[in-house]
Amino acid sequence: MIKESVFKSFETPANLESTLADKIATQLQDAIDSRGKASLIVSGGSTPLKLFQLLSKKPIEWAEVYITLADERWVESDEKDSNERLVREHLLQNRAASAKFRGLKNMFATPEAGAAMSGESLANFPRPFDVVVLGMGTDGHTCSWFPCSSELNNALSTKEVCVAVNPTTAPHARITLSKDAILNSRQIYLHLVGESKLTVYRQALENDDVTEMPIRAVLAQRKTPVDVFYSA
Ligand SMILES: O=C1O[C@H](COP(=O)(O)O)[C@@H](O)[C@H](O)[C@H]1O
Repeated sequence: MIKESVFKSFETPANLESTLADKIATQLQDAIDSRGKASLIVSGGSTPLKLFQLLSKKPIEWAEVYITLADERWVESDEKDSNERLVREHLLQNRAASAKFRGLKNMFATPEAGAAMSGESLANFPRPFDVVVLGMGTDGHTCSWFPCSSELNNALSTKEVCVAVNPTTAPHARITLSKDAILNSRQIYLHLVGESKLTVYRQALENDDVTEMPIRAVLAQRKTPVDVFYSA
């Protein structure tokens, strides 16, 4: 049994998003006040859209905020499935338009060929990362750490920043930040919306087999604080 992280349940997704956007904005500005710049790692998928929109309007010094993705599909950045497109359209707007964004997809044909360059592109990001916002799939994946992929063990054990992944149960080759990179952060938020995600989260707490549910690599560790923000 994994010891439960801080778990916050909200009446509605809107309540969750409003509270989480406030917390992230405060933490980013505190980081800027203390260290001159801040880093924010966000996830793609469908869950964070409204959070991005709220965050983009927060009155903080966005020009000092370095933003990247926890994972990316190896598709062009204007394609429908691109996480970068999502961030550009929903987060890098309003006041947040001046943030320094680095996407993970580059000109290489495959994530295997491009992984080193993706990692190098994050070299000037403040570390530990100030805030990391993760999502979770109903198969227990987070980032692009898929239980089905032969690269999972590498993603969870390498000291490299970025790893190529070829999931068999989800579309597109991917690039993902490694566990080592993700856990080198001051605060992780796990953003869950919907009862099916709550069921998966409860299953994840049952044991620490990361090959079955890679989200456990985040939930079972005590190096980095993890707050779970949930709404049905
Ligand atoms: O493929 C992905 O899925 C997860 C979860 O996405 P959601 O649509 O269920 O919110 C996401 O966290 C990850 O960044 C994305 O690439």
